[in-house]
Amino acid sequence: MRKNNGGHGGVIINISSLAGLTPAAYQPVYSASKHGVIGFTRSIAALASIGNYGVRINSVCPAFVDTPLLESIEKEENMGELFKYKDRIKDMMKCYGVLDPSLIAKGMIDLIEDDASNGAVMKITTSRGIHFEEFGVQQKTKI
Ligand SMILES: NC(=O)C1=CN([C@@H]2O[C@H](COP(=O)(O)OP(=O)(O)OC[C@H]3O[C@@H](n4cnc5c(N)ncnc54)[C@H](O)[C@@H]3O)[C@@H](O)[C@H]2O)C=CC1
Ligand SMILES: CC/C=C\C[C@H](O)[C@H](O)/C=C/C=C/C=C\C=C\C(=O)C/C=C\CCC(=O)O
Repeated sequence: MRKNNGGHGGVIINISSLAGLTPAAYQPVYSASKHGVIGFTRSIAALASIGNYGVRINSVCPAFVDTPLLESIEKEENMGELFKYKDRIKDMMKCYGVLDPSLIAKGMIDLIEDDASNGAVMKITTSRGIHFEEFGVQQKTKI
């Protein structure tokens, strides 16, 4: 895919979660993995820029989305010892709302079409729609 490796360039979108930016008390391992997705995305995006890969790498962090994944909280074999907190997760869904998957698709198309986006961390919530996490200035510079 890399232009400097015989490829044609392109765009990669890694799927993180809002749980990759905030603590998620009832999903600690999931949250850790999603924090990792963001760190990896931003790091490889910086490398792609420095190395002139012609590839842009961005990430998307939705809040709760209406997909079969949300049904996993109803199964004790998925939740393990955190199963006892399932009603608290459901309360969070009621509080924050559940997004339609079409809004995630729109956010991803925006990232594909925006030639300037690289290392972006897009957040999607019912309250604010599509918006971006802002990081410190020093983290945006090429070092
Ligand atoms: N649904 C939600 O509330 C949110 C989901 N996400 C993330 O969005 C992504 C997609 O999740 P959903 O569509 O909600 O889940 P989903 O459970 O509805 O769909 C996941 C899909 O991945 C496939 N899959 C699972 N393991 C695989 C493997 N090893 N190789 C290939 N395919 C595999 C499954 O067959 C399924 O089609 C996930 O990374 C999830 O963490 C992020 C934020 C919110
Ligand atoms: C076991 C639960 C199953 C799946 C969870 C989902 O996969 C998903 O990844 C988890 C989402 C967690 C979301 C947590 C908080 C959501 C908060 C809001 O929607 C809004 C709050 C603040 C917005 C602030 C901002 O936009 O910066």
